[in-house]
Amino acid sequence: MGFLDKLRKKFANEQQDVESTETVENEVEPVEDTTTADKEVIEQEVVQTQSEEQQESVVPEIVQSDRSDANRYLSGLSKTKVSFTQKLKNLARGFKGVDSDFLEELMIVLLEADLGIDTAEKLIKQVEKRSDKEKATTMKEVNDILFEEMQTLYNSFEDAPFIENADGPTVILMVGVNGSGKTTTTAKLANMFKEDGKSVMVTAADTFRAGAVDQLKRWADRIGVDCVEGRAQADPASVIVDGARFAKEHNNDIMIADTAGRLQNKVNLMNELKKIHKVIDKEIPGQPAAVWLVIDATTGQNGISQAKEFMGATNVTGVILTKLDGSAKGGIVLAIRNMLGLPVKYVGLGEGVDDLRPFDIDTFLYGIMGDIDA
Ligand SMILES: Nc1nc2c(ncn2[C@@H]2O[C@H](COP(=O)(O)OP(=O)(O)OP(=O)(O)O)[C@@H](O)[C@H]2O)c(=O)[nH]1
Repeated sequence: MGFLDKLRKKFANEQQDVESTETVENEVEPVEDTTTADKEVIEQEVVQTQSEEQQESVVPEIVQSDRSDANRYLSGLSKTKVSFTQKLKNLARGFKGVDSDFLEELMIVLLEADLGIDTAEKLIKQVEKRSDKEKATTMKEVNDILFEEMQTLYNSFEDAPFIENADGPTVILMVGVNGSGKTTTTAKLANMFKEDGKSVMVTAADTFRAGAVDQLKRWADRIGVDCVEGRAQADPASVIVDGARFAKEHNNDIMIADTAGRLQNKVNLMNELKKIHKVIDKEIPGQPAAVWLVIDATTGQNGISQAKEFMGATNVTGVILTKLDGSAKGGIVLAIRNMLGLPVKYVGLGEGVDDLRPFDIDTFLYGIMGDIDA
């Protein structure tokens, strides 16, 4: 059985379990239904027509998603799936074998999905090598090799585990440029940990953007977690000290700190983040446990450059990729992994508070695979 068939089998079983527990109204066709995908694309476009100002001030109502995990994940990837599989199907129509013309066209498809040159070249080389060795003569076999190589590439890195602090609050530091979705993701994470039974608080240290502190405070109120707020233009490190002290006094399990996301010059960024690390470690030894970099999937390769800046300034331990629902370029997941070596910890699949999912490479590949062999 080929790689894609194995993936299908794995998820078909999970899908059946999920579907049997769903109500009819909540049904979302997972992969094949392009009508659902189109509808979601239209919905996304409506969201995207809001002005930036409107978007900034909006804290969406908390509506707990009644969709199953797997379905929400899969529908969030529908833009990438539709675009990627369509291009592979077009390629299949003129397929005569794995020759240089074919590999060139496949390279273009990968670049258009935002894998970036380096990552795309790596995959192409593997496809060429394996197709020759395994005597692949059909597009189905080539697709199989391609997707399996994507999985291998993602799994070829070792990740440091996220270890919670046994002696006090575990601190998670959120970094990333303005507008990447840092504040919303901070709220989503707080909600997720709270649902897992943890005592969570958030620290609003993004004192640079007027409104960011207020935005997080309103999220926190709705979720029902405490929020330590920084005053406008206050030193983020001093706000974080207040947050850490609050978390200790209130025996919180988790503190998530939203930081200012300006990409100033590298030295300033480095100094600011160094100072933040130092004050956290002083208040809660050994913390932060994680520094998660929030990247907007729609910014494509630009996101990789931003990530490099942050990685040069601090010890980033993972990436949260937001707005994957609004992007047809989900290949950025593999570019992040290949170029930065960082794990994608979570993906943002919408603006709602529970539109955050732990990233899993198999679910991701299944989600973008669609009806690729049809
Ligand atoms: N569709 C979609 N929208 C998202 C997602 N994550 C965040 N957003 C939206 O992106 C916009 C910016 O999000 P914020 O959380 O304010 O971004 P930020 O990085 O904190 O921005 P600053 O506060 O300026 O630093 C908001 O309209 C969010 O609702 C996601 O996963 N999917």
